[in-house]
Amino acid sequence: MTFSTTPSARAALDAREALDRLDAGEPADIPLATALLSARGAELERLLDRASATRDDGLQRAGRAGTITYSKKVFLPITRLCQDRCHYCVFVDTPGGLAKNGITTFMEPDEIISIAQTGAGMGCKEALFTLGDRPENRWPAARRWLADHGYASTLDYVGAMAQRVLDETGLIPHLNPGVMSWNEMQRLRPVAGSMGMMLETTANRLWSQPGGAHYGSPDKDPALRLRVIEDAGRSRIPFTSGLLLGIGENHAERAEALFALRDLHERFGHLQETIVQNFRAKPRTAMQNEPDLELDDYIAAVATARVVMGPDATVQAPPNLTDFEELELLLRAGINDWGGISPLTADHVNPERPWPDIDVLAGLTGQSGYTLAERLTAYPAYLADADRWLDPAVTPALHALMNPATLLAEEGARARPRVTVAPASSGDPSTSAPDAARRRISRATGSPTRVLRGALDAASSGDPGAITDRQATALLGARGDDLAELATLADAARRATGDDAVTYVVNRNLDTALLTTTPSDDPATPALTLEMAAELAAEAVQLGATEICLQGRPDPSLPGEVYLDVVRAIRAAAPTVAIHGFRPTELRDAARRLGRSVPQTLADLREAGLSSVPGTAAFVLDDDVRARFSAGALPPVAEWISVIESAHRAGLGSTSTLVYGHLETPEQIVAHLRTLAAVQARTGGFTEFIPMPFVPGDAPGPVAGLVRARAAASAAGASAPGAAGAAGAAGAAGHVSPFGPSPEQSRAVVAVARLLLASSIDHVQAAWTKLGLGTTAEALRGGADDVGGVLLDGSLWPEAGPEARLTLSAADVESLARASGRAARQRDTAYSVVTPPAAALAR
Ligand SMILES: O=c1nc2n(C[C@H](O)[C@H](O)[C@H](O)CO)c3cc(O)ccc3cc-2c(=O)[nH]1
Ligand SMILES: C[C@H]1O[C@@H](n2cnc3c(N)ncnc32)[C@H](O)[C@@H]1O
Ligand code: MET
Ligand code: SF4
Repeated sequence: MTFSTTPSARAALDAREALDRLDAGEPADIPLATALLSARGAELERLLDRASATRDDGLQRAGRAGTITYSKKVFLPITRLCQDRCHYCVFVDTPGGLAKNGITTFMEPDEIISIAQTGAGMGCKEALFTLGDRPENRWPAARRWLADHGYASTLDYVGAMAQRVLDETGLIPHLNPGVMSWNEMQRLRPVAGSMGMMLETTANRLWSQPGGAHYGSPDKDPALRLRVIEDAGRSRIPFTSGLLLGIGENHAERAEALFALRDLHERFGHLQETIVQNFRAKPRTAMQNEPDLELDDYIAAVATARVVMGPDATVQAPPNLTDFEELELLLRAGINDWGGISPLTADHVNPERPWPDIDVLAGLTGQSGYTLAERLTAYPAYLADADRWLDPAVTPALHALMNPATLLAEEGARARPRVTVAPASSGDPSTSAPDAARRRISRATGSPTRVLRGALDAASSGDPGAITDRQATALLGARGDDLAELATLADAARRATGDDAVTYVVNRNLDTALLTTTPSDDPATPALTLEMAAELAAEAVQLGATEICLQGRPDPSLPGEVYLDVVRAIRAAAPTVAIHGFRPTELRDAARRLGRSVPQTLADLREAGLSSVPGTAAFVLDDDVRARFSAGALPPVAEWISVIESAHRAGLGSTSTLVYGHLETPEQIVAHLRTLAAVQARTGGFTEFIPMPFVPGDAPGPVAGLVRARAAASAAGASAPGAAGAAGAAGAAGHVSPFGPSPEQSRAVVAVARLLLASSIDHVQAAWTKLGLGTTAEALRGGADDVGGVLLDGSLWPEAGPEARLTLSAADVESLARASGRAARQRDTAYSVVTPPAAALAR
């Protein structure tokens, strides 16, 4: 080690001078902090008093005077393989070492969920994901494991498991996976309450010079780590960072690192905790013979961190890396948090240092005059401004565990799965479905075959209005010959509209979430300027497109005018193209950002050139299903209806949609169709109905884990109470599958929609991007008449958007039409005939 822990006479003088200057009201700077770090004896006492007073002021200001916090957590060491080789780290291992110790390359999903579940039962509220950095860059075994399990990268796996932990246990993930790229952070944000990465040190020499603790560890480049912490700030992620002390850095370097963190926090406000962690030598590591950090040196550093970071910051010191008798000194040094403590799992980074018992720690904290309180992974200041700091997909889980008055943890609360998952009904629902579901099924369907027969008869009466809800529910369960008969009846209802063509629209999707006014120089960051939007629209028209579809919520840091500006830009560049844009959720967002009413916003958008709006995000128009699935991410039914009706009244037509094949019941599908028909009766604004099968793979964040959960539960044959809806769906319609709905269910939904919406909504679209061409062809023979957009971009801009690489060629459309004995015909968004220019479609 290169610094002396024995303070020289000169350093002691500096410390006294530094304290005098602070007393005189001078601000701390790097030289002053460097001097404080060497305070010992009487100076150290003075420093501790100042640090204590600063912490107490801050807690008072925050409304939690005298409260020291901790987080009850489970520690999930996702993988111990790492591309780095920090000389102090005993956590890291090699494939050979893992094999010897019987540890798997990565923790398996079952193990992760099982630990999280056990922790939840013990009152834990945090799941700490700690792991080696990008092991796939170094170890073939890691690459193989990820490939075998279908993950693109370690961080991809972390995201998937955080999602599952959140959905299936209600624990809030805190992610500590080392260096993350900007894109990785964005992908992980919706599944984490907070993230963290220790800065460790700013001493570059420890990384660049042989013998340094970080020599040979690419992820420990201080410049890289500062960039990650900065990115987290820009991304509005409540972030934990801190210093690892005693790894070879000197006092000036410690001070410099503290100021680097303070500067980042001043810019972004995101540093929710500064951990001051002391190196503890570990066996079998390069630094095994180095001395631990000396106690006085450590305590002075904690107190200096408090002075530098200020009263409102959290300064955290782990209670297991200091001997119990000395913990009281950490309180005197100004900490206000003990970090994560687990009643279940070890501190895998410091496995030889057990955590103190929580009650014992509470006693010790009490003896110092403070109260120990449990907090959540995200600190109160961030929970108080959740819109800014937290993704709507994770907020409800935090709220479920939060004390609304203190914004700390509700200590008695237990983390719970977001949905209770029902088993698939294998066989007779009357013996396998929970009671409530069984009642629901029998109430809905009576004797299934008899009701189905009656339903088919009603449908064939030529008056679809004669079909009752109960019959429609039974029809959704039709399979085999019944399904064939249902499809024939639906096909007849389609033909009765008088148009026998299979229609399609030539369109291009633009992802308005990528809109920016200041594109970055980094070509890896996709960006869309107004100029690019205009050019892409003009080019699409050249290529035969009649519609530009705008999807995606613009960056919240842009003003609401961006919605109007992009429409104006496209309208100016492509005067005749139909601009089909903004789901009800975006329309609400536009109104909020513009400070106008929704009707006014719609009028302004129409004036700017908007032609129609997508009626997506309808999902299932049932508040119960919406809440169970999206935990607040989907607007309530009333809001969806009100925005869509306002659009219709503003002269903007819309599509209407349904996402089926997950946890909804057949009754809820029928009710959804009835709701759409009622809106149509009031406004006449729907051009078409698009039933979309639930595709777990491209489900938005909150939805993704649920069907997997359900599949897991059904595979295990578990019986979960309180899941009447799911069991009802499984029992009556038989469509539970981990892979989304079956082709038979899709055909039944299309056919029932055609029958129930006859003489209400003229067009039923087969969603080819989700159904695949085979089922699309079936749907066209069983009630559907349209295939929607052919998506030029799949061939022109293949990497773009959720429908990347998907495009339908003219040949595809024609063969789809031929398969049902009909002709293909291009239409525009409003279903008027379009005569395509000769070269409109790529063949
Ligand atoms: O048990 C541990 N928890 C560590 N934690 C987690 C901490 O205990 C809590 O989980 C956080 O305070 C969030 O509540 C870290 C979190 C970070 O973001 C960055 C570094 C660490 C380091 C440790 C550690 O060494 N041991
Ligand atoms: C998870 C965090 O744990 C810290 N860490 C890693 N190894 C040790 C050790 N031997 N002693 C103390 N802290 C350590 C690092 O700061 C890392 O970022
Ligand atoms: N590897 C990560 C880092 O060093 C996570 C903590 S160490 C186990 O930042
Ligand atoms: S401290 Fe983190 S980055 Fe360094 S070797 Fe250990 S796991 Fe890898």
